Amino acid sequence: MQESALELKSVSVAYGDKPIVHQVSMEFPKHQISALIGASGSGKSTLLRSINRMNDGLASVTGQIIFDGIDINQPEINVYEVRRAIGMVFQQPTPFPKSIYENVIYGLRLDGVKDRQLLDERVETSLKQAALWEEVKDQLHQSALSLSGGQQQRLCIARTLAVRPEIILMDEPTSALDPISTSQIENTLHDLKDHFTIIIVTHNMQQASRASDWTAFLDQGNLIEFNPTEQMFMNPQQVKTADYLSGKFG
Ligand SMILES: Nc1ncnc2c1ncn2[C@@H]1O[C@H](COP(=O)(O)OP(=O)(O)OP(=O)(O)O)[C@@H](O)[C@H]1O
Repeated sequence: MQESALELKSVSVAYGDKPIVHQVSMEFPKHQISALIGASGSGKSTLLRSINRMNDGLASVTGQIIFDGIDINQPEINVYEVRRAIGMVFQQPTPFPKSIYENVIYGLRLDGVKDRQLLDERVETSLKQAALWEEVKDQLHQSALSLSGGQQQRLCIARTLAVRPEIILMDEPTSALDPISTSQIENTLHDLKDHFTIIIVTHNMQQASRASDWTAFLDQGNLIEFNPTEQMFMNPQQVKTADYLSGKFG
């Protein structure tokens, strides 16, 4: 078994008295891309958002979320530090109404980093990693809002990368984008996994099969199967997975 970056132990999530995710246990392999798939409402986003404590105040999350040997689901854990180590990219691009440069270094500014050379270096590296550098290197001080949707999403990826997280959570990051922007982001993901562990929620089965190494199938909040993507798509181990992949439900 490969080294894992994050382990879920019996994680359950409920909104009020409505249970949504049921006792999910799994280990996300380090420096791999894991996709979460399942029908609409199966709890993919809910589970993803629980990983970096985005459900605090919204839902009750029980069970353990082990990262770096620590259960980060404990109330005394510093949530800011969790989100720094486990970053998130949302479905809709969410650039701030600031320059491209300031968007990328937003997290570093919050950390009080002032060293201009370090900031410049981080902007260039992060934009290169997000495959946006060539398109924006001559307009770093223009508003991020002047970029196209696909460019804005890559900027948001660069902003997440700039604080050097260990894990990146992505909640349907290409669902609002055209096919060209989608494939640019998928190519980016492939290069990023040398440095980061990626967990991506996607509705798009082609995307899961193209872009991920591992796939988890959730059905009504239950983890049905988590296996290498190729195996999952070629030879699913569970009837429910096979039915879902063949379009019998969902
Ligand atoms: N903030 C919330 N408060 C109450 N219920 C919620 C909240 N967010 C989600 N839910 C409910 O939790 C269930 C799972 O939603 P979730 O968004 O996690 O599913 P999903 O698998 O990501 O779906 P989709 O693919 O449509 O995004 C749904 O029934 C949804 O209505």
